Amino acid sequence: LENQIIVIGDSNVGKTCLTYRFCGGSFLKNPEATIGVDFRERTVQLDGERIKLQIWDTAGQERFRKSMVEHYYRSVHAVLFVYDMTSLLSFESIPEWISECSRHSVGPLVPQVLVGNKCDLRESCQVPTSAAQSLADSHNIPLFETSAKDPSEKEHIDAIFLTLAYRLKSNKTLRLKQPSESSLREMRDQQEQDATSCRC
Ligand SMILES: Nc1nc2c(ncn2[C@@H]2O[C@H](COP(=O)(O)OP(=O)(O)OP(=O)(O)O)[C@@H](O)[C@H]2O)c(=O)[nH]1
Ligand SMILES: [Mg+2]
Repeated sequence: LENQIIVIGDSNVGKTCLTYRFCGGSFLKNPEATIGVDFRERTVQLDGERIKLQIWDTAGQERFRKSMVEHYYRSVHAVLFVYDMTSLLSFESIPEWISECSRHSVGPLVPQVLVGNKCDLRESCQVPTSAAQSLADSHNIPLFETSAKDPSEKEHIDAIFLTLAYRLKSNKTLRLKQPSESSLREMRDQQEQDATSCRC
């Protein structure tokens, strides 16, 4: 488990649909709001090497994520920021998501991409590409616009995750944070505790 990609952004931007598309192949029609984090996996081939990517699909809603935040960042290797192209608000939140990452010492060596989702809803688009591009440029993060819904965007979504995978691979020697089984286990325990009991 050396390739953990955390997917973050406001609720309803399509994080679950994007990760499901990448790991499962199809569009998830009626996703429920994510609680805590859902783990998905996909093994990809890079230069003949098999690399297992573990995708952390996190909750956008504050009440479903607050007890988990510290766990998210403990062993993250790459970050995918998502906004909804039809929601200016979700785009305006991106700088906050970026600073949350910085506060948790996700440094410039950690591969990051910015993704505008729902490009199939072109006529309701509220976020001009130029605005997104300048935000991305100011943080030195590549920008992608895509759709989890549009089947013709499937390869594009693969390419987005592969961009992160390539950078993870080439960063291996520079990596600052080490993954650990125990932090994962701790996180699952925490989730169970949150779901079942009061921790006084
Ligand atoms: N038109 C369109 N709708 C989408 C797309 N991706 C997701 N949706 C819809 O957007 C809604 C929210 O999708 P989710 O994937 O659950 O959003 P989320 O970011 O995981 O939300 P939280 O788990 O609450 O943080 C759902 O109704 C999806 O069907 C897309 O590319 N195009
Ligand atoms: Mg979700």
